[in-house]
Amino acid sequence: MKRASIRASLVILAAAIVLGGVIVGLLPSYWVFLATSVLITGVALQSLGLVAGRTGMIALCQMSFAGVGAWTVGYLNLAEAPGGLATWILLGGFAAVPLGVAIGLPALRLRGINLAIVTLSFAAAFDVILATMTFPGQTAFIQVPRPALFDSDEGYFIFALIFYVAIAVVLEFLARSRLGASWLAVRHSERAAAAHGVSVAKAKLSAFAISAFIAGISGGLLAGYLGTLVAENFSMMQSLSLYAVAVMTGAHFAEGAIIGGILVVMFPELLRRFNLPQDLGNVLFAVGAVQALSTGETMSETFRRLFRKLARRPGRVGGAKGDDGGLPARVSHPAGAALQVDKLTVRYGSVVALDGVDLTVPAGIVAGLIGPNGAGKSTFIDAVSGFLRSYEGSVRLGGVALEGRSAHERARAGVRRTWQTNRIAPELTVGGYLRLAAGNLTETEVRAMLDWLDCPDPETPVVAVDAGTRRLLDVAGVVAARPAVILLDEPAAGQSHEETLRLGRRIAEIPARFGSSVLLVERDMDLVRSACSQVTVLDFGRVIASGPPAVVLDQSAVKRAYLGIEESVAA
Ligand SMILES: Nc1ncnc2c1ncn2[C@@H]1O[C@H](COP(=O)(O)OP(=O)(O)OP(=O)(O)O)[C@@H](O)[C@H]1O
Repeated sequence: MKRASIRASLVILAAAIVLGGVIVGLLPSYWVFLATSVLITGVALQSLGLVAGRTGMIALCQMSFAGVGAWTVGYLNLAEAPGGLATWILLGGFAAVPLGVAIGLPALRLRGINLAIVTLSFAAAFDVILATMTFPGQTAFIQVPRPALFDSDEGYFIFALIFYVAIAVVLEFLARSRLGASWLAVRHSERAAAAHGVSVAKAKLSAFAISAFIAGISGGLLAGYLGTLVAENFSMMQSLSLYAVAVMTGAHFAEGAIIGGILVVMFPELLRRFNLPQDLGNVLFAVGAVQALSTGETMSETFRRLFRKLARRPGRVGGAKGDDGGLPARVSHPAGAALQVDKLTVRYGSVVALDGVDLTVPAGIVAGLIGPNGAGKSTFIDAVSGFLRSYEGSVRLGGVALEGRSAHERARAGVRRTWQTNRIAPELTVGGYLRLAAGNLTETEVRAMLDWLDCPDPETPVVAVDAGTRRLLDVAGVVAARPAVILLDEPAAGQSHEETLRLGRRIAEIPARFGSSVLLVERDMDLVRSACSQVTVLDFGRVIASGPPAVVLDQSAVKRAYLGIEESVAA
């Protein structure tokens, strides 16, 4: 992953040197001046790309954060603070962070249009505040001085380019870190992210905080670019149009932010030259954003797809290698009951989904939980993993009660689960997902783990992986994390008979090889027979049988409840 980040950073750096050289060396001063504006807008778009593109939150007040950064730079200039513009710009970024966190707080509870309204209201309130006050130095025309080395238009272009490249490189590293993966995971499914031990609150607040910091920097850069500022530079309309451009171009990609910057700066320039109304630009941006939302593909993604198509190499897909060397080391968990559930009762209104269920998973085994449709199996997993608001009874992990702990706290304590539906963020790579799910794994461990479950190569984008294999990847993630207890929710769905048998063998190996105990919810009886040493049968939310599979599956009550159809067909 680090290697991929370094590679991407070198590409950004090389592109910046070549393009920067061409712009400064060949273009007239006026175009260099415009190119600087492209970079500063690009920085503002980088900030939006993080919060909206990566984390999927609608933030319509980005220029307000930029305004705070610019105001801080103006104030530090008037106060003749030490350090010069570069330091003031960074301080402007930091000044925007508390505001970013404050705006991020509603995002912990709100999503979609509701969050959009909150952030837009903030931008509107900021407009009112700016209307009643002036920027420091505005009335006295006190200019923000540029650093001596970067005083000319060409020099300031390089100054802005350094900031843009530095931010792009940091974002590349962040994107491939666990924090970056957690942003994507939260965007795709907050529940699945929490099941990996990701704190959704931390992921959202960190995205808002870092995004506000970057937006603050763009405001500071603008202060040095224009010298003096007016409120219109940071209006609500500016934030709205920036959001539309970010959605259209895919501002979470380094090139997307620059393409967006070019559109924002060059479009008004073109419209002016052709004597067309300036509002036309905003209309086109809005149309572009709607197009990107309806096709689900931003401009950057289109370019990347086409580029990948041109440069396609045959993808190496992992097969059963029969060589398990390099797998993550076994983790020892305490002996005794790994998971003990007593008198678990769950009600959905008048429906009693679970009714006083007792179930114990001893350490070091694979236990099965079966039952007909609607018996309460998924509800059981939801309750144990912390995804239900309330239940009666108790859930203990290694003797420690889990009541009062949230889903991500339970995941960190050692209960991990998979899902019946696909909840893996398609923007991740297979290896990136494994790292999100299992934390720090070496390159060898990632490859060995993927091979062990017949998953594709780590560099494969999740979006290119079929549904059945994504389930295996989901299993690989929780197994690689080696928690005390793994809850597998129908992992064989979508697998062929052969694949199911192979999966059964792998699941049976988990306790000895990785140290985790497993509770397997499954419909496929062959899989249950081959993998489980104990099985519990639920019917209408109650335990009707429990014991070794050979004994339990032979009981007439179980056949009636669970295999009734097969019995009648046989008759
Ligand atoms: N969110 C909900 N609101 C109301 N009732 C629910 C809800 N979720 C589940 N139920 C009901 O609770 C009972 C148990 O459902 P659950 O999904 O846990 O069963 P299951 O054994 O996992 O079924 P399946 O094998 O079909 O997934 C069913 O009667 C179901 O209709």
